Amino acid sequence: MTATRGLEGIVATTSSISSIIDDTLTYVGYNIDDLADNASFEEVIYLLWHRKLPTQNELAELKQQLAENASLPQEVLNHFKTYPIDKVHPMAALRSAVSLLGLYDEEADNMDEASNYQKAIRLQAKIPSLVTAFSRVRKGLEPIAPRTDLGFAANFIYMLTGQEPSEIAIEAFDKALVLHADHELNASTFTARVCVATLSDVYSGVTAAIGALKGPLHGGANEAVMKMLSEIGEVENVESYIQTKLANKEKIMGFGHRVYQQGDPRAKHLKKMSQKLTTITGETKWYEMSTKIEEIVTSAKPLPPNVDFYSASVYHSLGIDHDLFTPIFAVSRVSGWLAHILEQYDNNRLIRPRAEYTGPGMQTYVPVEQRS
Ligand SMILES: CC(=O)SCCNC(=O)CCNC(=O)[C@H](O)C(C)(C)COP(=O)(O)OP(=O)(O)OC[C@H]1O[C@@H](n2cnc3c(N)ncnc32)[C@H](O)[C@@H]1OP(=O)(O)O
Ligand SMILES: O=C([O-])CC(=O)C(=O)O
Repeated sequence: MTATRGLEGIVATTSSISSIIDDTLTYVGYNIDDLADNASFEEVIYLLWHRKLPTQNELAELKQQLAENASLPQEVLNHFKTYPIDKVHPMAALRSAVSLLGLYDEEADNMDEASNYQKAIRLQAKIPSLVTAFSRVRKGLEPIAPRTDLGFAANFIYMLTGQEPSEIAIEAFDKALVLHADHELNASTFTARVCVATLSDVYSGVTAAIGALKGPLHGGANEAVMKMLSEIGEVENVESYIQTKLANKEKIMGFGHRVYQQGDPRAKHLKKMSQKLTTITGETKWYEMSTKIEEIVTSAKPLPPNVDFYSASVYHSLGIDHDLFTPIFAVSRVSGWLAHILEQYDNNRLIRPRAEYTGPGMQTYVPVEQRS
């Protein structure tokens, strides 16, 4: 038995949800460029869960179900107030809160298909409420209930800020949600599938996935990119900052990808949005620093920017706190996790690979009093 480091190149499951073939990403056969330019996030949720785009009635029904299920149990809101609020990262809060939500869902352990679909709707609806409520509670503000007349993207910003967002903010946020929704067998999705393949429940699968997304090699990279941009501060500091990192063989966050060879097709949409938003805010330096970093990194190494790179300046330009960037990734990616969890249940087999043992050979047990 020989291990493949990081399971690179290993095909671990079949799936009909999304594909990456020759650097082209599709959701159920629809090119991500087409979806980014034309589809709303709610349409994408439906597509991932049903493997078809919704009719007008199906879309309206899904929107209604999401709106009806967005409120949170009071116990979960109260729980936020017990957290050591100034020390808790919102991803840790979200991970704990999703697990807690499961305690208040009487159907949590009901494994029939219809019940699992209802839980998918509840989780998709409640995760934005959790992220925005936590953000407000830690600032000493009251959580804001979602409005039934706003779409998913608009509601998120409304629940976060209490203000009805501008058209351009809605467009940018909706596009970001579409672009982050699913990505074949990425680390957090694989985690969710491994978890539920034991026939554990949907809440356990999503909680585990949030834990995996949190790391800076995966979803946590978007916050790390913003930290880097903030440290650099001004365009004229980019060259020396990046060259020093490259010389020290440090990773530049937001660059590289396990699967894409030529580049992540999602990055260009976020790059365009970053340029548009920074022009509107007048803080073009975030876009200028980002393009300069891209120029230097890509001329030094074959490492194009990934989805996390330009999403940082997009979210910053929308006025979002930097430690909410990765929870926002989860707000979108939960749609993909749920599609994969439902697909796993549908054709389940325990996921249990092997390990290549590298420890000592056979040893004889020595009682503790005889050990030196
Ligand atoms: C949504 C997402 O999850 S997208 C990814 C988000 N993560 C990041 O942006 C973090 C930065 N990027 C990385 O750490 C990596 O490129 C990953 C984790 C995305 C992919 O990792 P892997 O496929 O395992 O590649 P690995 O980390 O082994 O790197 C291969 C080589 O490229 C280098 N490399 C990879 N990414 C980077 C980077 N961002 N900056 C500098 N060098 C890099 C490595 O140092 C390594 O070099 P070496 O062969 O000389 O030792
Ligand atoms: O697929 C991956 O390894 C990471 C990624 O880009 C994503 O999850 O969107």
